[in-house]
Parts: sequence; structure tokens; C-alpha cells
Amino acid sequence: MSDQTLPQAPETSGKSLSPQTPPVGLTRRKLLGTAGATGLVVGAAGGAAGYAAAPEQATPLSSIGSGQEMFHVKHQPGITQGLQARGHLVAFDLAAGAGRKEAAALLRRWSETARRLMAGEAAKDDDTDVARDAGPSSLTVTFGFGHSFFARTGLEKQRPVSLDPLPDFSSDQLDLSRSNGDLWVQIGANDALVAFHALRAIQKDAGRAAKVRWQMNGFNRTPGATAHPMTARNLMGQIDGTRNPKPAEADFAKRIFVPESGADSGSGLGSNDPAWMANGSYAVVRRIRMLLDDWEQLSAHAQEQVIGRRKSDGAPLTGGTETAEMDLEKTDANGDLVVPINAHARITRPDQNGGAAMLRRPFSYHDGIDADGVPDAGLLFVCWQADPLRGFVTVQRKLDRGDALSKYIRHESSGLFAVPGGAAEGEYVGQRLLEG
Ligand SMILES: C=CC1=C(C)c2cc3[nH]c(cc4nc(cc5[nH]c(cc1n2)c(C)c5CCC(=O)O)C(CCC(=O)O)=C4C)c(C)c3C=C
Ligand SMILES: [Fe+2]
Repeated sequence: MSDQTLPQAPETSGKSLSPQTPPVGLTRRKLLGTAGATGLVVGAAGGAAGYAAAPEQATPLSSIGSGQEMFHVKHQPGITQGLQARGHLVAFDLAAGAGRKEAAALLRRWSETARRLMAGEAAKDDDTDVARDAGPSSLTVTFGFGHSFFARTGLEKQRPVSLDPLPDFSSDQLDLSRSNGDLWVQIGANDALVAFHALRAIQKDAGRAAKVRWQMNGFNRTPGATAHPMTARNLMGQIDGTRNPKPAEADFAKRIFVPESGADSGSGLGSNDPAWMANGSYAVVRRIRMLLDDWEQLSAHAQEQVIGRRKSDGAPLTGGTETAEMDLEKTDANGDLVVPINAHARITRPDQNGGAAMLRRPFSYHDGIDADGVPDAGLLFVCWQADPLRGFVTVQRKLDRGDALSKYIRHESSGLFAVPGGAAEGEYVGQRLLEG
């Protein structure tokens, strides 16, 4: 089994339990409440009377349907959870005339909707029934703020320095109409209807306060499709995600999340981050098209040289299993490096980039086939870090200078969003910013 950070299968996420009929005398509602208090989570039935889950005493939900993530948590959901089978990314711009007050009301509505849907309940108003019969299916809804949000709401003084626009990269071919945005929402679920239902509810909640700027749809392998949980494959066929930082690593939280004590709470600790970003993270979003016709011309050997890892099992070309250490110095009989100097997996390593690290949590996408027969497919690359300048920007600058993979990909849109910490019970996401 691979040493993956973001497991595919719900049973390995550590947050999903197979649904069971509760013992006599313990209703599903009580079971949910008890489990929630101890950090364990069961199927949605308890909080979902008559909507998403089967009524009490009826057939339990499937293991996929019963997967549930908590909304009121320290870090917003959708960052460290396993990859989900379906994803929607959507950016909004505030409507003309909408400011801080309207934005606060919107985030309050969105948070309530996210909380309800993640628990397997119906949306509060005008539910569409699209997710009826299904459990929460590991739905997560994550909210972020873009650079332009702060001027629109008169909150410039609260704008984190880390939201300064990303530098231009020479290989960028960005479509600005599908980049950036005042607000960003990431939706993920292990069921396509549950994910779509959430997208529709979020859009309807926006009402007249905000308009969709761009929207993208993605997918990953369905949990349970493989014989055992594995690191995901992307549309180039590579095992992708092997070397993601692992939550069990000592420096994981420091690399991915803005520290609670380090955020500028007047403590004089000197962080660049405003207090409202405590426990938050920065998401870099890039729609990266894969030039699959060119890529698929390469032999498997040539493809492996581009990455520096075996295609079959993701192991380094220097040998061992997927998780074996890559020997960067190893040479072949001709004296050539076994892992080429411009191999993607060599030059993205933290030890080649002053320690720069990020948590990659992408979705694949396929938006049909162009008129010339070329697939519009690739990666909705989403990466998370405490400091985008030390994470994404450092690594992308390096890739821009000479990554063997760059001939086969094209960055077509881009966004950078400040994603605050999770909302406490009774609060909404971003409340400390909007009401602070
Ligand atoms: C700027 C950051 C990165 C971009 C953009 C990026 C695009 C991209 N990557 C792959 C496929 C693979 N990437 C792999 C490793 C890897 N990639 C990045 C960063 C970016 N990738 C990092 C930080 C790492 C890990 C480096 C390390 O810690 O050793 C791998 C190898 C397996 C793995 O570790 O995940 C593959 C495969 C594609 C297809 C792509 C754009 C479409
Ligand atoms: Fe990569």
C-alpha cells in the first residue's frame, strides 16, 4: 500500500465509519451527537431526518454515502481530507453596490448551507432535491477571499501581504476571465449529485450579492475502484501525490497553516498574517491543460524520464517502492544521472527549493474535445500552504526555468485565495474579518 497523505477510500480517511444500525435505545441522532463530540463521525442519518438519509430503521447508507466531514473544525474542511471523486471550483465577484455588509450576510448564508449539506440535510431554502436519498458522501465546502475582495469591502488594511498578486511566469498563457475573483468556493464530494447539489445551493445563496466569475468541474478516481487504497493517478497516467507533506510530520501544520499564535493578534510575534487568518491557509489554483496528444507520443521510458519516477508504481527511477528515497546522485553505466537534471520530481523537491513545500490536492478535468480533435483536459491544480511565496511561487519559478514536464502542459488560468480557519460553532467563515 502506498504511503499516501490523501487517501482515496473513505474507510481510510479516519473520519468516516461504515454506517451501522445503532444499538437499541441509541438513536442515530444521539449517535451522531456523541460521535461528533469525540471527533468520530457516522452516517448522516441523525441530522438528516427524511432528506438525505434513509429514515430511522431503514436500510443504512452505503459506505460512500455515509462519509461525513465536520464543518465546525479548526481548519476549514477540504484541505487535508482525501481526494474526492467530484469537485467544483467556483469564483464570484461581489455585485455592483455590494460591500462589507452584503458580504458578511453572504458568508453567513453560505456557512449555514455548507454546514447543513455536509451533515446530509437539505438546504434551508428552496432545496432542489438533487441530493435526496444520498448521504453526505464526504462533502466539503471551503471558502476563500481573493485580493480584489478587500478593496470592494473597504477592508484593505486587513488584506494579507501573502495575497499580493502572483508574479508572471514566462510559460503562463492565462485567461484572465477565468482567473482570480473576489470570493472562491471549493466543493468536493464522493458523489456527483451531492457535489452538484452543493454547487447549485451555493450559487442560489449568492442571490444578488455576488455573480459567478468562473466555474470549473473536476474529478478523481472513485473511492473503492482499486483493490486497495492507492495514491491517485492523473490524466497523464502518473501516480501523483506521493511526496505530499503528511499530517503526521512534525512540520506539517507549520508548512500548510497560518499559526494561531503567529497571526498578528497584537502579540508582537511578527507574523505578516492578520489575526483573522489564524489557522487558515493560502490556496493557489491553476487550471493546467495537459497536451495529451504530445505526451502520448512519448514512449513509457521517455515519460518516466520527464518525471523521474516509474509510471507503473510511482517508484523513483533509482529503485525501490513508491515511497523509497530518490537517490539524486545515482548514475548509470554511461555516467549519466539516473534521474535527469530537469526531471519534475527532482526539481520540485523541498530540498532543491530552500525547503519550499505545499499540499497538492487537485482534481482532474475534462471539458470536452476541441474542434481540432484535441482534448481540453488536465489538472485543476490546487495547492495549500502557509506562505504562497515560500511554497508555490518558489517552486513554480524553478519549474519555469526548465522543467522537463513544461513542454507537455499549459497553465491557462490562475487564482490565489486566503482561506481563513474553520468557523467555530455558531459562527460563519470569515466572521473575524468581516465583523472584526
Ligand atoms: C508549482 C508547483 C507544481 C506544479 C504547477 C506541478 C504541476 C504538475 N505536476 C504533475 C505531476 C507530478 N508532480 C509530482 C511531484 C511534485 N510536483 C510538485 C509541484 C508542482 N507540480 C511538487 C512540490 C512535487 C513533490 C516534490 C517532492 O516533494 O518530492 C509527481 C511525482 C509524484 C509525487 O510526489 O506526487 C508527479 C507525477 C503534473 C502532471 C503537473 C501539471 C499538470
Ligand atoms: Fe508536480
